[in-house]
Amino acid sequence: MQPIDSSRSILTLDNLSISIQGQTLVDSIHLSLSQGERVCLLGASGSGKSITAQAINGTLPPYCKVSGSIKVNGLDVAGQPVLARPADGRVATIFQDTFSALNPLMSVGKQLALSTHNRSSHELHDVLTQMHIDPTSDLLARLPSELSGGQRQRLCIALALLSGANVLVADEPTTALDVLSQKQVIDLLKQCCGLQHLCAHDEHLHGSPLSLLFITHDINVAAALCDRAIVIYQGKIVEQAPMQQLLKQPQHPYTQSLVQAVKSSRLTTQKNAQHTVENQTWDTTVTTAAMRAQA
Ligand SMILES: Nc1ncnc2c1ncn2[C@@H]1O[C@H](COP(=O)(O)OP(=O)(O)OP(=O)(O)O)[C@@H](O)[C@H]1O
Repeated sequence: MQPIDSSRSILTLDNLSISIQGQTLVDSIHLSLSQGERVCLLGASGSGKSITAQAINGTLPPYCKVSGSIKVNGLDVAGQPVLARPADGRVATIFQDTFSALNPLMSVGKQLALSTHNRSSHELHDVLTQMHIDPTSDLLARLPSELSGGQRQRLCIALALLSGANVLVADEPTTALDVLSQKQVIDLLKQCCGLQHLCAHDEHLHGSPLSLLFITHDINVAAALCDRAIVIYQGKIVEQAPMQQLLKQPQHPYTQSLVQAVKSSRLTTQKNAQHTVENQTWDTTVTTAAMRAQA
């Protein structure tokens, strides 16, 4: 594994290991994220993605043993719960399960107001509009359960942006969404990384561009969003490469099988499409013949 140049890195994991009751779940991983970068952590179910995300955002259960370092904006926060961290050592997180991030009994407008009390109404309006949420609509008066999955996820992204963190960890945020909502969330995340992040104690948009660590098992979604991929397999990082290179020349057998699976499913889709076209041609011929017979 290449040594990490942490000088330009906003988030750096160095030799990070996580274990529970003597069982190592994440093993000596190295990872870095630069300003404005969109990087995916790609891996199968149970490979250690979410537990790594929890270590980064400070929500690991207390019985987890952590060693190595996690630097956020240069501050080592490994093993520190989120509430014990200084503002610069915190990252924003969005999850697949949007309900876990929202109070089910409070209107989303009230939740926004409570968690963004240091923001001007102008900033709030701007961010909601960027997330395609009309701040004047009745939507803000509703409970989280009265929103669609896509609306809830866009609200969670707005909350993440308004938190002022310059790193966003997105743990499978599109998995529960339909294809169109998935695309909208991916486009919004792309857009967010082009933005300057909202500084925590300032009313104006400035600071460094937001960086994204996108956690997923879906190589298609990763390819649509990320510049670089880091592959985790059984708790170890086995491969890191620019996204296009990973798709063209996967090195590890797990990545090779993922890429191959995507290629095969595309081939099947193409074959099915061809089959449909052939059937349509046949149908047209039959219809035309029937029309001629009737005439
Ligand atoms: N709180 C916990 N206590 C004990 N084991 C845990 C705990 N959290 C996770 N694990 C174990 O750690 C391993 C990695 O889990 P993790 O949730 O990080 O996987 P993942 O890659 O995110 O999978 P998925 O894509 O299915 O969410 C799994 O074997 C899991 O059973």
